[in-house]
Amino acid sequence: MEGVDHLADERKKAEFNVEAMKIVWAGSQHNLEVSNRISKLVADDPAFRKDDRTMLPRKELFKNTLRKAAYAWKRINELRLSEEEASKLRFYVDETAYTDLHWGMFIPAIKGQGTDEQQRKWLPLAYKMQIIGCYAQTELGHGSNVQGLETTATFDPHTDEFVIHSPTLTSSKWWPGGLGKVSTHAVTYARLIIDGKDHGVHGFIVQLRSLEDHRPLPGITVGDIGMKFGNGAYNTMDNGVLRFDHVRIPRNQMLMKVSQVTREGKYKQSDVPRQLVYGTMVYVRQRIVADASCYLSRAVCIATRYSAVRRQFGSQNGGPETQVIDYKTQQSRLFPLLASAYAFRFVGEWLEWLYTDVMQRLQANDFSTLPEAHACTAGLKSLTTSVTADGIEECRKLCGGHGYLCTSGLPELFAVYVPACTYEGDNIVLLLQVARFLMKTVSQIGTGKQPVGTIAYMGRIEHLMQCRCNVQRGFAELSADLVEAAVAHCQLIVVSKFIEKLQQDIPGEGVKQQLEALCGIYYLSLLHKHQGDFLATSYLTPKQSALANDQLRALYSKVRPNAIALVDAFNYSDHFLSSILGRYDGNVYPKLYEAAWKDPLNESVVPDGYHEYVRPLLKQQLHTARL
Ligand SMILES: CCCCCCCC/C=C\CCCCCCCCCCCCCC(=O)SCCNC(=O)CCNC(=O)[C@H](O)C(C)(C)COP(=O)(O)OP(=O)(O)OC[C@H]1O[C@@H](n2cnc3c(N)ncnc32)[C@H](O)[C@@H]1OP(=O)(O)O
Ligand SMILES: Cc1cc2nc3c(=O)[nH]c(=O)nc-3n(C[C@H](O)[C@H](O)[C@H](O)COP(=O)(O)OP(=O)(O)OC[C@H]3O[C@@H](n4cnc5c(N)ncnc54)[C@H](O)[C@@H]3O)c2cc1C
Repeated sequence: MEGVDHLADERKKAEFNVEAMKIVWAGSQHNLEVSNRISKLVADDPAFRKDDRTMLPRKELFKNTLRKAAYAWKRINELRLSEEEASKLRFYVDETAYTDLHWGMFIPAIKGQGTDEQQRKWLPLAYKMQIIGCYAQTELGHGSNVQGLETTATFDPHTDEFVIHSPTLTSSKWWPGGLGKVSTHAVTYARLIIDGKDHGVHGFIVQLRSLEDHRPLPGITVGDIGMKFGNGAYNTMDNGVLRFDHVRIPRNQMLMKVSQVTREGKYKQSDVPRQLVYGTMVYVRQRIVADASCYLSRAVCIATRYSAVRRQFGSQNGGPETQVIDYKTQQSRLFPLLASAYAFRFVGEWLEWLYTDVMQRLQANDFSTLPEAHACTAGLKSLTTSVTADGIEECRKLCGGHGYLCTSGLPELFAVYVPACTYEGDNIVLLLQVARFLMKTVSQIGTGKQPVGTIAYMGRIEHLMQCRCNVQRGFAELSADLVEAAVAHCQLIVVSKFIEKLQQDIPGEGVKQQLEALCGIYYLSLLHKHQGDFLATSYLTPKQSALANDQLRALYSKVRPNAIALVDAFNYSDHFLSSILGRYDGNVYPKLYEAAWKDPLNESVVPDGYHEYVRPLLKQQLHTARL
């Protein structure tokens, strides 16, 4: 019934202060206040309606996104929202759009790789959205292998220009978000060629479209690459294709913080690591880790609430059937994901600190923590996106048949999220970077260099110090195993950051106890999943492994009465969740039934096509009466 909280009894079971947990999840009282305010701003504004997305044809869907982005920008300026508030608005609007790449990559690339002069010229235009930019790095033939990119930027000393060119079909830029139909400019990555010498990949600002009539400029061929996975989802984004036919740009449009080209055509590499040209990707990878906890928590919130509403089997003497959340199998699938959502939240907070610290060190030309920052952002991006993508799918399955309905919110959530396992670095390629970092650490231990930071534990691997093995040999042969080691390394980071969080002062009755239980579920579920490795290496005895499994089940029982309150603490509105199964009031069945009749297919009792294609079948004279 309307107005009844079907989850009220569940909420009464909570053994902790939910309002205090909301502050823990938000990060601070201030963050919670901003979240509440912006979430309501979006939920109350019909312009941000999103429940129709999965039913709109692509052109209408895309135009609707352009409208929303323009309206959002208008509201940001009308309300004079801060960058923090605007970012929250983007989060609660919950729609991928070209603005993501403008604000999330184009501007950061100029800030990170542009000189002060270049920043003074381009950033004011970008901040006012008088130009709209994208990040054009990936090509049809290369994405993971950045050093394999084929687009060329050839310096012409006669005109003090670079000639940007797509020499092959595979050099076509392919995938950049916002490129297909909207961006006027791109930070384009191309091979710098001077006097026939290839200096590798560098970033260049290239205008793509006229600011007068939006038509592609001479030498530019640009368009959208076509429909992507799922209805709605990432089809609100114009991922594009772009070819250059000898397009000329001024020399001062090469991003020159990391390396420069003089008027005379002399190439100068600053005394900074060339990998700083990858800095924008590192920035986005750390954002993606924070985003993972948001996406996973959304799916877990839906699945947890529905698991408390859904009853199946177990009726005693005509009494109510059993809530599926009470089944140990349901708990063993759901609660590790709930624990992971909290774990990823905290590791995301730490990673943001690590990234900020590295950026401050770079200002002082201190590159000492750059390798660790690269390994952590790459590895944690890989781990958290893989677990989140798989977790959203598991949450769909935890909701049975109704999880497959678009009105559950889960199919679109999955479709819009899963590319995170690929973009900003294929997850395996990134884990190989972590493996390379771990192997380099091992080789340095042999020289007496003690590891610090997230690899300090490796200093205790005594036996490796004697092996004097040539870690370079067999990397490719052992890469699958090394990737597993990289995953374990990242999981250890997540566990250690969760434990560090618990060592902080955490106010609120019962809050710390719940987080301790979730932390236990996180690491014990990992231990259970990988117990073979622990047993094979004698790190655990069979008895210890059994005890750990017993403790894990005990923690499921401890979390069970608090499960609804723990997902309430995510503080997601029904508008944001956009899920009938995940409604705050648990009023699922009447709303599912109501929603079904709103489907366009039910606008007519007799479907279009009946008379042409069904009636003739039904009325056909059976010429083969013997059938
Ligand atoms: C409706 C809308 C409302 C509107 C609201 C308006 C307001 C909006 C407000 C805010 C909105 C903001 C929203 C922001 C959202 C952001 C969303 C982004 C979505 C993401 C889209 C996806 C974008 C992309 O995909 S971009 C392309 C990504 N591509 C990749 O990641 C490529 C991966 N490959 C690589 O990174 C490299 O090729 C490599 C690392 C795999 C290999 O590189 P290499 O060959 O050069 O190096 P080596 O392997 O040889 O290693 C040599 C050496 O270098 C070290 N190294 C490598 N990389 C790095 C690095 N990055 N940093 C530091 N060091 C590095 C490596 O470790 C080696 O070191 P050694 O010591 O071992 O030598
Ligand atoms: C939705 C979406 C949005 C995107 N937005 C942008 C954007 O805005 N700008 C941009 O520049 N790009 C963008 N991209 C492109 C994205 O960054 C690349 O697709 C990504 O980096 C993966 O590269 P790839 O496609 O070349 O994968 P590949 O590297 O071709 O991966 C194919 C397979 O090969 C494996 N593999 C590759 N190399 C190795 C190796 N050395 N060892 C072992 N296995 C290997 C991979 O693990 C994978 O299994 C986007 C992609 C998507 C899906």
